Amino acid sequence: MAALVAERAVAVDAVLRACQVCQSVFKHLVSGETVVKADKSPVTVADLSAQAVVNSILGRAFPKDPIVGEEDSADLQGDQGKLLRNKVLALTNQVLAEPLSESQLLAAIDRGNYVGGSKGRHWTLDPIDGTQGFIRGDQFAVCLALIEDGQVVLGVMGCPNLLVDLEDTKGSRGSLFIAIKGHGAFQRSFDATNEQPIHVSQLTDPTMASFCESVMSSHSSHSDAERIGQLLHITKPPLRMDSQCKYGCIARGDSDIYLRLPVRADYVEKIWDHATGSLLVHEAGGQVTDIDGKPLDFSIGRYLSANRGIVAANSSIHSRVLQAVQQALSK
Ligand SMILES: Nc1ncnc2c1ncn2[C@@H]1O[C@H](COP(=O)(O)OS(=O)(=O)O)[C@@H](OP(=O)(O)O)[C@H]1O
Ligand SMILES: [Mg+2]
Ligand SMILES: [Mg+2]
Ligand SMILES: [Mg+2]
Repeated sequence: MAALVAERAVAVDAVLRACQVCQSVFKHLVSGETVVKADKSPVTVADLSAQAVVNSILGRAFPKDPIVGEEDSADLQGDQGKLLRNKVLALTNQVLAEPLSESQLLAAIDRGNYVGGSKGRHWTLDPIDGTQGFIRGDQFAVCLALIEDGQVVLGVMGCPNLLVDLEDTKGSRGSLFIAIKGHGAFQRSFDATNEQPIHVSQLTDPTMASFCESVMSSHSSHSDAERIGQLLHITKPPLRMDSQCKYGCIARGDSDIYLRLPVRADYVEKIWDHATGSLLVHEAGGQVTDIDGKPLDFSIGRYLSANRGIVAANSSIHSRVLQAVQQALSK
């Protein structure tokens, strides 16, 4: 019997419902609904509703499990937050079997305030990863992972705009990825229940590889990636997309290398930006480390404070890629 049966089913349900919220907001998105947070990243009613949906489903199924979520209810509080609060409440209740009251909504979002750490189990949620991609109508992902004693053991990722088969550009969009530690990685289409096992590319010659990289050069240096590409004699153009969909594309072999190359020395990656994606690549047969070759450490808290950047690739080429990364960045 596969592990974490109940957790897997609940996580899949929660992620698919959160994706429904995001798609519904996108259809009706008006710029007035975008709030600019102190860190300048746009956060929309969709981020907050998606977090409320996932957290309340998790809260009902696993009331003892804490959650490390990206968002909080600050923008929804008091008179100032009333308009946004009403919108988020209406949206959230559209997809939940049991509707929430206002106070339950705020409590559900703030269930995501857990500090994380190395003991016991907790979930981590990015209600919309790739917010910029979401706003543009490009790639974004709802990413949920379960962490036990500092190890990611379950990851579920919903990518509403991602083609199920990247080659079949007229085919259906909406890819759901599932990974369980020690049990492999799987993909299914949003509109079907049958899952297929997925594997990283079988490539052994790095010169034939392609990069899957961030759209925003402020999130990962494009110029450093270009230098690394030259060192590896890579000629294929990079596949650029927002969000952890990049990890999904590496996990199913669409592309071979995902690099996140620090642009600023002071930026520390957050656990919800990498927990689901890194387990997917690992379970699909790939390797994920930071740029120093260290495994990602999810046991410290909300941040990957022990790591710098990300290098994900299939296991045959990972060490060669890492070498090139280090050579390029030492200059
Ligand atoms: N300076 C900097 N460096 C590295 N990472 C950063 C930086 N600023 C933001 N972020 C985080 O990037 C998350 C989105 O990453 P992406 O890979 O999707 O970026 S991109 O859209 O492809 O460019 C994004 O996640 P979301 O906020 O969930 O969209 C941020 O957590
Ligand atoms: Mg954000
Ligand atoms: Mg994110
Ligand atoms: Mg986010």
